Amino acid sequence: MTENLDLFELNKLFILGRPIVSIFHNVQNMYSIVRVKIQETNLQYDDKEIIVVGYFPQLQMDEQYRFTGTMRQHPKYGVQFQVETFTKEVPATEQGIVHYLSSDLFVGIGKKTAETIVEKLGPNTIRLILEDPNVLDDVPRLSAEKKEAIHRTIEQNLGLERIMIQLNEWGFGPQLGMKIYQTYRTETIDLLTENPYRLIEDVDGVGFFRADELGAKLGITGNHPDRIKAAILHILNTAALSDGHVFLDAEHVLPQVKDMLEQSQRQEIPYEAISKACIELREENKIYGEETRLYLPSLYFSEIGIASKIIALTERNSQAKHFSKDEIRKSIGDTEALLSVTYAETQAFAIEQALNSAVMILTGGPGTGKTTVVRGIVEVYAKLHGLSLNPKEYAQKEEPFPIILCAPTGRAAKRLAESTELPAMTIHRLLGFTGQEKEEETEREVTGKLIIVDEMSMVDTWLAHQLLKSLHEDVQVVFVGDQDQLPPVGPGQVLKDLLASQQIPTVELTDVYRQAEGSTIIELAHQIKRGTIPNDLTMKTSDRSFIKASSEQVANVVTQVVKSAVAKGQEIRNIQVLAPMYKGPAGIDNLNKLIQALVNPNDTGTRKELVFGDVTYRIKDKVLQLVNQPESNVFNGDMGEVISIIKAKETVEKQDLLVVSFDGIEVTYQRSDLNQLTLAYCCSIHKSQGSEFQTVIMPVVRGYSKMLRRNLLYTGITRAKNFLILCGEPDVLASGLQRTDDLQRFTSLRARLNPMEASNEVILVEETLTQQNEENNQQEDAPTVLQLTVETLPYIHPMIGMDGISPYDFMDES
Ligand SMILES: Nc1ncnc2c1ncn2[C@@H]1O[C@H](COP(=O)(O)OP(=O)(O)OP(=O)(O)O)[C@@H](O)[C@H]1O
Repeated sequence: MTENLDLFELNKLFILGRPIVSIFHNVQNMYSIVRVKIQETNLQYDDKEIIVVGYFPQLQMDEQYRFTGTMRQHPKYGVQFQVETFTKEVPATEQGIVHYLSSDLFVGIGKKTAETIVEKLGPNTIRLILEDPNVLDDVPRLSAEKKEAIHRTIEQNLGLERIMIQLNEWGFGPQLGMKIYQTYRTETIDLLTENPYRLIEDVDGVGFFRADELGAKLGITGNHPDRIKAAILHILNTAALSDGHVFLDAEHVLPQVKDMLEQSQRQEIPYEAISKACIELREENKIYGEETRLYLPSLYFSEIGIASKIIALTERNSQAKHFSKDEIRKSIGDTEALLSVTYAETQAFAIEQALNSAVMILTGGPGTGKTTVVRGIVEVYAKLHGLSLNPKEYAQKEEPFPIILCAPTGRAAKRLAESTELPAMTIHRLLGFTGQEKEEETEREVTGKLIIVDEMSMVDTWLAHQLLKSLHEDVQVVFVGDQDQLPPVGPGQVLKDLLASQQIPTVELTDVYRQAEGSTIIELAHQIKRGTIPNDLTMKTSDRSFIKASSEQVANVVTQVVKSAVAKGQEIRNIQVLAPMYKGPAGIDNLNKLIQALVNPNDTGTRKELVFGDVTYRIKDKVLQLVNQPESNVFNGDMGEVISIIKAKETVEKQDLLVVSFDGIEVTYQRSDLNQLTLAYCCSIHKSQGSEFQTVIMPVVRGYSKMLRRNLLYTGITRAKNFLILCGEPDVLASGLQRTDDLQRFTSLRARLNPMEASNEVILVEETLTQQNEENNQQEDAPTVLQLTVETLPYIHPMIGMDGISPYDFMDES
């Protein structure tokens, strides 16, 4: 059998054989298992057949293939041949080619035609046709359709293998190779030869260094403009996606680009070359420059789009005074009676402001009554405009509900709907996104008269732009949010910038009402927001406690707390463990495993399970959706429960299936969809934004230190409705609280909304640059970065006050 294999020989092992049974084939990632009849091999293997596994397309049974790879002993399935490369054997003799071309694969080609082709093109017929289909023009009496069909069939049969071999030579393994092939199909080689750096954007798992390695193989080295441009775009993309920056200053970009390029190919890159590439990218409209700031186009135009819409809305603010104070106050009185609440003066003022503004912001920490005010705004608005708030009436008339309540996540939208007893939806759904858009783009017009956007702190620059762009001319907009929470996952900090601009009427609620109901969680949250720690932090109160534990102990402590909460009758769906990072003993992944083993174990080993990667799912598991899936009405951050597992052998399609119920909405996942899901006993604080849980258990230990920030702790703590249990080290919490500004995001929305401030900024930037230029000039290898950024980068003035011009006019121009 496989004994005595020399490890160094393994890579050279091959099998020449014919597939006889396809045991498994995943159409998504091409993972395949086939039984192959061996014709020739250098394996020390005596059987006539072997199981071959790897990433390759559906093979044709009984055709001849050559596989190279390694032998392995699978613990369950025994000996397997793990494929690294595969090729379909091209018939080598003229007789073999005639046989191949006249086989069933080539519809309409008989033996005679096949012979004529081989007569003309000789023993290299197949290679010649693959390289240039026009060689078939020399073959007499062959119609254009037949020529096309022959080429297509050969390409389909042998082209993929050729591409895989080429990708393999370029250093991509079979799995990544297959992913690349699925992205570009038959154009793979052409497109990558033209620009290998497109892989960074198009294929997950390929970063700049990998693409640059390929670039080097294709002769794109040193100062090659394509290389430098790819690096610039990569730096800007990473800054946007990982750090939330809308722009980067050229003086930050250029040294980063230089470092990255020099690290990748160990060759010095002068600043001039990078500056030149910046200018070319600008001319190609792939980046935009403003002063010394460099933007990706989508972020540049989004920011300008947001600014121009907000400016247009604020300009309408003065004309939006429809109702007198008396009218509004009277209606507020009626609403108070209806809702059994007495609005505080600031709350009533917020309602008044919303009624009489085209745009306003309602802000405040947890429990200050934002939702109670939203309810008031809706009631008073409906009353004064003579509108019904009964959704059924609109449904009957097939008219849209005139007041739109929306939020960036499914859970936040659900919470909004529950607390206002009115229809609410995610912004994605409102805009009609299907979840399939590569760049979220919509042309939908939102027709509501009043739109209230909750959890605005979570809305990124792209989404804010799409939303604002879709709004009707005479709509009234109320943004609701708490700027002390985490910024959005995507780039920007729209709420923070809108508040800082001071251009939008804002009402800030500061009095805490939930505290009046005896909540010390809210009190703690407000102290944390101010960066102070209460003296009684580690004392047990009616609704919170702090259990001291070290990094090593905390996982155990957390699981014990969960266990005792469940033992006291709390449902696991209402208990949420929140942690800031995934890896490590106190990380989300490990905590999920430990809690699952405790609350939903498979002690007897007889329960049905579905294993995907590192995660084992069982019925009753609490799970988290990781991406938006609007067609099923399930969104990133939604939590559900596994209600059924169906194994492949039980289904007609021979596919494993997992069914999850999200509050009654049932979604079925095939194995290939399972990367959209994870266990949810513990989730990240980021993912918990916009949600509330009866009990929150939050470990805070030294192992998390580099992640802890004031806004993260604040967001986590404010997710707890009834009970908050902190576990860990009080001094770690204290030092996390002091970290507030090192995650600053570079955005220019505030400046766009404040023309005066913007011009001040220009002067400041120029002064700084002059100063730095002088300093640099004193050094020998002074970078010429700053000359480029100030003097030569094309300058586009912000569009402030440019009536009637939209950012799209710029785009069209280009
Ligand atoms: N004027 C008021 N008088 C009495 N109770 C109030 C008043 N305003 C709000 N409350 C109560 O305070 C609690 C918190 O209010 P609400 O949920 O509206 O705040 P919020 O700012 O939306 O909080 P969160 O952001 O945490 O959801 C609720 O129980 C609400 O009924």
